[in-house]
Amino acid sequence: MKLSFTKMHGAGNDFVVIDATRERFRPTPDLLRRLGDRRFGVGCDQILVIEAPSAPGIDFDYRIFNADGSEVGQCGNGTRALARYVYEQGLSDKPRLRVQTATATMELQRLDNGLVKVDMGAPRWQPAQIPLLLPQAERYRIDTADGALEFGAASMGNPHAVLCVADVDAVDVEGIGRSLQARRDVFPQSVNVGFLQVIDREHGRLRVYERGSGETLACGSGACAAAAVGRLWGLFGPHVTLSLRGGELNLEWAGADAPVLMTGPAETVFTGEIEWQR
Ligand SMILES: N[C@H](CCC[C@H](N)C(=O)O)C(=O)O
Repeated sequence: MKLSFTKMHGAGNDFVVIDATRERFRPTPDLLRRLGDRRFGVGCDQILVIEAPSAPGIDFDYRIFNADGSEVGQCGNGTRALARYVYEQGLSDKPRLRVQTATATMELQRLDNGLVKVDMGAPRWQPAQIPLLLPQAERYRIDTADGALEFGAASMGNPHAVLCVADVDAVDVEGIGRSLQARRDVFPQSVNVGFLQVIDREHGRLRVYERGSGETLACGSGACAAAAVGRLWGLFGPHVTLSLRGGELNLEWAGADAPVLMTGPAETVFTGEIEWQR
């Protein structure tokens, strides 16, 4: 049977979007991997499944699968793509939408300039199963084959480690990303690894080696985590623009338990169909 999908991206982080608002969609791991495969399938970083709400006060539920088929609870760039899809398809005309994932509830707002602003909720600091270096700054250090690595750790509904580096173009993103993801003693559910180059208090550059997808051109939740760690470490003010390889994201965080607000683009690229067996 044929499965219809919409190909989208948010700052180059690309998605296969499945509209399951009218009919349940229960994908097999093989189908998910095929949708994610850039050679044998469609190709994307994440598969986003938009569903009718399962709780009052929620406009849409939203399931997120990485290209390797793993299901996760947060995708910041994907939330903006969901908003664009919902408005383009006329599934809602509300200026603000509340969406729910397995681990987070987010409110999003369509802006007049076509961008989407998302309340990503407050950063949750990782439980200290990692030896704290300086407890008050959420700064951690672990020893690896590459030597000691220092990083901040925050959850946006999914786990992030943030390393500050002098030049994002000169860092072994895959090598260090994989070595941190392999440390299941520190990150039991693996981790998204962000590499942050601070330019000044309002600007930075970021690359992210994502859990389940490898390096992506942008990571929305990773940008939120980097903005929060940077502010916690006194490197950023409350507003920061992060340049990622696929585009720019704007982050606002007032600190403490305030939500991180992320503003950025979302584009529709094409629609298609793919044969699949239930
Ligand atoms: N790889 C992430 C999910 C996608 C996050 C990213 N694409 C975003 O925009 O937040 C994880 O396993 O938690």
